[in-house]
Amino acid sequence: MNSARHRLIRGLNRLASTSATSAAPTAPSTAATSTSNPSNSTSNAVPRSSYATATCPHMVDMAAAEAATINTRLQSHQQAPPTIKLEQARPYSEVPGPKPLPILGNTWRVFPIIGQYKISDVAMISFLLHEHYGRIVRLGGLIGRPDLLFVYDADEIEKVYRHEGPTPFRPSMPSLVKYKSDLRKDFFGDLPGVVGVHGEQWREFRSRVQKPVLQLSTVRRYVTPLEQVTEEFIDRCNKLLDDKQELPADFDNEIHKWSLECIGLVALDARLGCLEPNLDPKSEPQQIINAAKYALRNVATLELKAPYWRYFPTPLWTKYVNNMDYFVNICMKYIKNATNRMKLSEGRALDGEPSLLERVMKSQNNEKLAVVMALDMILVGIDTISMAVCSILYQLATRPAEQQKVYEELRRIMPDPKTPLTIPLLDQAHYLKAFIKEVLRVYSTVIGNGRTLQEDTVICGYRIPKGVQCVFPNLVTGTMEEYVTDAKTFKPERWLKPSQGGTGDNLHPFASLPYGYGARMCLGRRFADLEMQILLAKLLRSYKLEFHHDPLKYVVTFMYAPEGALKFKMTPRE
Ligand code: HEM
Repeated sequence: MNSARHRLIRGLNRLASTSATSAAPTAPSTAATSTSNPSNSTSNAVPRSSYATATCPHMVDMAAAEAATINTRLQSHQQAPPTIKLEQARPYSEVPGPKPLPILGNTWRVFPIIGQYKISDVAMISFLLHEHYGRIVRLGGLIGRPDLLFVYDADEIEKVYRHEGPTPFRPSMPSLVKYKSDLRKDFFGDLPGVVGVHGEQWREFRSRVQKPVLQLSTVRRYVTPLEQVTEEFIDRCNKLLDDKQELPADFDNEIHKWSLECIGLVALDARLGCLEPNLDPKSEPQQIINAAKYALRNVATLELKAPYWRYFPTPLWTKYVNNMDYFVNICMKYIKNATNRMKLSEGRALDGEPSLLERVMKSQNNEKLAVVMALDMILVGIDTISMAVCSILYQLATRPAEQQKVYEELRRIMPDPKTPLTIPLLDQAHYLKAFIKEVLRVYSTVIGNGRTLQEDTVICGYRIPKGVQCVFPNLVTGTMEEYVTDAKTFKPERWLKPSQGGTGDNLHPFASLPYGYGARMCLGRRFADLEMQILLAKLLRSYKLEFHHDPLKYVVTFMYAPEGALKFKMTPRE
């Protein structure tokens, strides 16, 4: 155990003596008692058609996954939690958790010097809260925000997701909410997008863009353009190698540029030029790179620490607003260019199948909507994917046996490394996809998802009031033995079918949900999968990755990823 962990444990031990309630890992027992019918776990579920207002294509996956859970429960004789009525539930005040200090609440705990926790410790806090208090933990008394309720029970998480209603509320990014709904209300108006937007406005926007974004034919259209971007990226990597064949210490910045270039293609129908060598610091691509780097990372500081910006414009808040304004202007500029091109070509597709933007413009004929969609995709689609790629490459470089399996699979499906990629070809890369899923299970880039309860709800036997923010910590639940067989072992095979060499391990489908769930599930999931698969297929078919430095520690900046120099050694394969 390192000293940070000791420090946190000491902190939590101190908290234990002042806790509002005692640690109660198994309390209340009602939630874990048996029912005779394992399928009862879903008996309460609202029928899918009624809660997923905008149909979610991933529901198909979920149906299979659900069948798997039921199997799991049958096999392990685990029982689904019974539903207890609100009036029978234990009061919210009894939910275990660290006691807030008078006036300071619990916010002091994330103050850099006097608090025990730093933002980078968030992942560890999440583990420790579970270790110390059990499967439901209340973190109350936070200045300027509602209580956080950590739920570590996959059955209960399933229940909350399945009852989330037609307009699920994800308690994310209050700073963006303020920017969109208050500061720049005139611009965003009635169609403010999906990120940081809730209720009917969210539903209206999502239902207008969901179909074109998630349609397989849209995604398929990007295979070749994304492959080109990726080839340029790999060329650039080659040029960056030092005399030891190692990539530079700031290689994460290069991955960032690759993901920015990919998102520019998808959301703005444009090549931004971020992969150009020797960018002038004043050039537009460099400005975009700087702004993108800043956009999400500062949100963590703004939101996880005491949010004084809510009451007066702090310097960080002013910087955030300027950065957001810059992005809005960039999106407007590129969308205008794209719509002008479309007008010139009289609505005909410019390049074979219509692009995402062409589809959205054709069905909605609303330039502002396209700008806001692009802005949302850029805001959440850069850091997520680049941090996931950093993590996946690090895992591949430090797991030579698994990397070899990925390579052999790729060599089998692409005997000639120059074979152009297609969806049917990528579909055969089962082990590669399983490897990605396993990294996202064990090192979940987005450490947790969440929902604000829209009505009083019983969770783990407690009556949780409307308005409480539930946190579902993927990173913890994805590595809990009760939900995943041999959970601490990194084993991509667990995701494969038996016919593909799968281990048949149990996997609770709500334990590891890297893209969330339901009507609000990640809108860019298909693009994210495609971009990661293309990058890994191109890179690993032709190069071997190694890492010959001290192991890196995973920390949370905003995402969960290895911190430090990703100086991979990159050697060509014959
Ligand atoms: C590995 C990469 C990614 C991960 C792990 C990830 C994860 C997530 C998660 C957990 C959510 C919340 C879902 C929920 O509330 O149930 C989300 C939402 C979202 N994601 Fe992603 N994401 C990734 C990449 C992307 C990309 C590349 C894009 C854009 C092209 C994108 C666009 C979005 C949008 C727009 C939302 C908001 C959806 C809504 O609230 O309706 N994501 N993502």
